[in-house]
Amino acid sequence: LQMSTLEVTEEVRQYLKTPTFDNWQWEDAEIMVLLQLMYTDLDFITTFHIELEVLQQFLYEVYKHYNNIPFHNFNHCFCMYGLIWLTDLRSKIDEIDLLTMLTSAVCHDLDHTGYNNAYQINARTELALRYNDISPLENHHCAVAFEILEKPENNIFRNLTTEQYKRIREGMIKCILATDMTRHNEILNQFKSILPVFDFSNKDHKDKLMMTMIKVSDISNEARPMDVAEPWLDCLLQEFFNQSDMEKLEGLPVSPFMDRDKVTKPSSQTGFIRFVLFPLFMELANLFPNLEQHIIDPVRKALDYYTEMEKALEKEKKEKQN
Ligand SMILES: COc1ccc(NC(=O)[C@H](C)Nc2nc3c(cnn3-c3ccccc3C)c(=O)[nH]2)cc1
Ligand SMILES: [Zn+2]
Repeated sequence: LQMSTLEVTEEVRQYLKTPTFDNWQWEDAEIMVLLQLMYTDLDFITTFHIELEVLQQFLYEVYKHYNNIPFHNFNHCFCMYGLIWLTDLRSKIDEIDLLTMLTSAVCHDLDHTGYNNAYQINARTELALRYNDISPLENHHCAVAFEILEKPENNIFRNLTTEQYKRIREGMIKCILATDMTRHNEILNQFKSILPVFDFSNKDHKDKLMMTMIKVSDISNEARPMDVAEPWLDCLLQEFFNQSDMEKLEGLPVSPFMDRDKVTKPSSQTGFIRFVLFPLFMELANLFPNLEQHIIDPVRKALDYYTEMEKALEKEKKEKQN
């Protein structure tokens, strides 16, 4: 079903800018058109002289380089766009940094195989060897993005100056590498430390903000309405269980939060929401107050939902024992 940008109604264009956007309603070809719309509606086509057929070719190559796995597929992390509009970032940072953030988000999990860094390192995969155990996945995602951009027919940055290209490349490397969750505390603490004196014209501050925002968009599925968020969690656990099954088969260490014999949906989520999502989202909300209502409130509802589910499971287990 080919849908050209023209056929996308004004209502869908507005809906796409909100954190409630439901990606499950759209086929991949339509998602491709919606991604194209993001570059158009943020004025990147005019500002950076991006030819439409190059953008389409770039997005098609990105689409082809994502794998058909339950969670880290082409649809994942669609909400950087919603975050850009929600925080009114266009009035605070340069267009070139917005272009960096959106392109980083679109590319940040390219060619993910469904096995995380711990697996890559423990199984001594080709990626772990190539990147010396240093964020092997994120280094690979970023390298694939620039291999795609190396081809002129895909290079959406080809009409930029060398200086602009250098700046985008540096920014995309920082942002994509920042999505390695083992660096979560490092990045959050750095952002926390500059917050009291935050200055949007300070490059170092802006880098830390961009890294924090791609992290927020990367793990924010629980900020979406429950009927959008819950299928994402089912997909994530499918991927995690597939990895831990493989680790058991190969006699490799199994991460506890991935073990199907230990993890339940509520138990994984209540901890994750309280100790990972809330601290990160609340920190960013210091800079953008309306995140409270549009991102943090939905996550509070998700926490209540999973806490109730946890209690029901506990009760059920007790009744079975008696
Ligand atoms: C600090 O490193 C961590 C911390 C937490 C987790 N994951 C969890 O605690 C559990 C399994 N839940 C979880 N993990 C999630 C979500 C969204 N992204 N995400 C995720 C996916 C892949 C890798 C890491 C994370 C956090 C989510 O909604 N829930 C995984 C890695
Ligand atoms: Zn991701």
